[in-house]
Amino acid sequence: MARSIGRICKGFQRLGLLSKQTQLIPFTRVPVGTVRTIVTLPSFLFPQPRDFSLPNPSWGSEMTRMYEHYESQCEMETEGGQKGPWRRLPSYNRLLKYATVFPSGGVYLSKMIQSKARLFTRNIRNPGAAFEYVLFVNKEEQKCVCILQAGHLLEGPPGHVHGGAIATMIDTVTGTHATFLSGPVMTANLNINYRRPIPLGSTVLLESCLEKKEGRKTFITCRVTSTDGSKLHTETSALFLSITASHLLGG
Ligand SMILES: CCCCCCCC(=O)SCCNC(=O)CCNC(=O)[C@H](O)C(C)(C)COP(=O)(O)OP(=O)(O)OC[C@H]1O[C@@H](n2cnc3c(N)ncnc32)[C@H](O)[C@@H]1OP(=O)(O)O
Repeated sequence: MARSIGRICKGFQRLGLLSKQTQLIPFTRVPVGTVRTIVTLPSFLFPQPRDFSLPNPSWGSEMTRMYEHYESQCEMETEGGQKGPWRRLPSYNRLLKYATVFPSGGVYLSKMIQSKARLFTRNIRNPGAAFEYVLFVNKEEQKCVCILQAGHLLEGPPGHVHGGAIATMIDTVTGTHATFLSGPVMTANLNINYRRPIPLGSTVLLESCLEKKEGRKTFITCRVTSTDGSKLHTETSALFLSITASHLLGG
C-alpha cells in the first residue's frame, strides 16, 4: 500500500507538479498515537524518462517561435538576480509506472494494461501527427500558458480540430495548472464554449488562469486564442477538486 501511494505521489513529482522536497505521507488510517510513515523513494529507482515538451523536427515556425519566446522568459532574472517567475513544465507519457492491484475492488489494472498505459495526449508516436504542446507556468501571476500545434490526426470538421481534442487539451492544461496550484486534483466540471474553429495544423495558445480557491475547490478559466491573441477560439471555466491518494485507490 505504502509503495503504491509512493508511486502515485512520485508520478506527480515526475510531472514537475509537486516539489521534490514534498514529503509524501500515505493517507491510510492509523491508530491514534502511532507515527505515520513518511515515504521517500530513492531517485535512482526512477530513471529520467523522455521529456515530450522539448522541440522536435515536426514543430512549425510559429510553434518554435512561441517556444523560444517563453523559454527566454524562463531564463530572465529579477533585478535582485533571482530566477524569474516563468518555468517550463516537463511532460512525460506516463504518470504512473504501475497502478495498485486490489482484486477485491478499487483500482484494478491487469499487468497487460499496466505495461501499456500511456498518457492520452502523448500516445501517438509519429511526431507532429496529433498533440504537440508545451506548458509554461508563471507562479507569480498564477497562470499557465500552453503552446499547441494541432496535427492532422485531430481532425473533426473538415480541415479543423475536433471539439473533443480541444476539450482534451483544455482538461490537460487546466488540470496540470490546478495540480501545480493545489496538488493532486480531479476534474469535476468543464464548461466549454466553442467560439471559432481551429484550423488543423495551426498553432494556438491556451491560457489558464486561477479564478479562486475555496477549500478543496480550485476554479480555473482558460482561453484558447491565436498566437497573436486576435482570434478567440474557445472559452472555458473549470472546477477541480483536491483528492487524496485513497480517492484514486477507491478508498
Ligand atoms: C498531466 C495530465 C493532467 C491531466 C489532467 C486531467 C484531469 C482529469 O481528466 S481527471 C478525469 C476526469 N474526472 C473524473 O473522472 C472525476 C470523477 N469524479 C470524481 O471522482 C468525484 O466526483 C470528484 C473527485 C470530482 C468529487 O467527488 P468528492 O471528492 O466526493 O466530492 P463531493 O463530496 O461530492 O463534493 C465536494 C464539493 O464539490 C462540489 N462538486 C462536486 N462535483 C461537482 C461538479 N461536477 N460541479 C460542481 N460542484 C461539484 C460539491 O457540490 C461539494 O460542494 P460543497 O462542499 O460546497 O457542498
